[in-house]
Amino acid sequence: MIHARGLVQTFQTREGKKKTQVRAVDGVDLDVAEGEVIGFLGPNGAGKTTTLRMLTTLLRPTEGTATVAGYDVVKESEKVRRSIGYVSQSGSTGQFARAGDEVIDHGMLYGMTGADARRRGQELFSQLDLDGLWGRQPKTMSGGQRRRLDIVMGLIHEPTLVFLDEPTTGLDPQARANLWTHIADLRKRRGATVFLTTHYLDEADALSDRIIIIDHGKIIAADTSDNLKAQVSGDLVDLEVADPDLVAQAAKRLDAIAETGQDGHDAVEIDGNHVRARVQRAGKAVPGLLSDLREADIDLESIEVHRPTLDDVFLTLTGRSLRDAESSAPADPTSKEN
Ligand SMILES: Nc1ncnc2c1ncn2[C@@H]1O[C@H](COP(=O)(O)OP(=O)(O)OP(=O)(O)O)[C@@H](O)[C@H]1O
Repeated sequence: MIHARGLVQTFQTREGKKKTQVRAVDGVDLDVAEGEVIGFLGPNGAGKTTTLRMLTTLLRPTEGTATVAGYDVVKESEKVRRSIGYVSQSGSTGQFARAGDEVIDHGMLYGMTGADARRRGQELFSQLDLDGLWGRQPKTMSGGQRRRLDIVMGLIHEPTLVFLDEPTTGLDPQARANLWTHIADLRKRRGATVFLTTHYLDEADALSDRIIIIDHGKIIAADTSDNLKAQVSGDLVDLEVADPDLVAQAAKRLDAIAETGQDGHDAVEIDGNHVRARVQRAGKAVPGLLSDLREADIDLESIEVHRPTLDDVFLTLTGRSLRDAESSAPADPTSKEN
């Protein structure tokens, strides 16, 4: 459905009098199969929106090639546009017209008859829990309802491939969870291929068949969430030792099952009464550890086992936590323009 090779996008920017060049996307290769749901994950400013805008023909690549739904994004941009749905970060609904009229107009822009656009629009309203809102102005809708209306606009012409740019940014947790259900449904009910950008780790995890991580304009990983997690880190085992004098002994025993520390660092970290380490397949290794500790009369207050998260994946790949990468990203209002 999507094949990209060596996609590059550079922007000229100005800092005072000095002109600089930003390489927002820096040699991206992508392959997305029909029916896949892809989570395109990366910190602010990583190049997600810019990649999406090239794939949706809104921005001509500086270098590289891409085909989307079988058509070249530069030479056959019109055909690409007819085949895809695109829901941008800022949405595509006006504020004043009635929602249903906007939907019909949008469908007609794609060459549908008014009657077809109405029938299909009403069907989508019902699927996306917007019943009763056909005659409403979007400005009177909640954030979640407006986002779902954006999705109706993106789907009106029955595209088989849908691009969603940060679909849940700015929504409260309940509206986000609700939208997730609808996105998951897109594939289930319509067999649609979905390519969504997000910087929410849980969102990428919950929705995607495969996750593609971009950082500084380059793809740094592409695999299923489980494979990504399995490749890069074991489970985090955290022991809380009851007797402070026995912490060092507990650490020694945990060390016996821990992964080797990177760069010669100790694999086991001691923090007060807590002893932590990464352990491959903790579910298998921990029962042995517990009986070791019992034999040595080392009592525990608690034990916690954390499966690796996508943030651990990002940390292992880049040395930064995704959250730190977010907070250190340069703020640039132009990156939001769609
Ligand atoms: N029109 C533009 N002119 C100059 N620089 C730009 C422009 N658009 C994007 N950039 C820069 O390109 C880089 C990538 O931006 P992009 O919006 O693609 O990132 P993103 O991963 O989508 O971020 P976010 O999660 O904040 O939307 C950033 O450094 C951004 O400042």
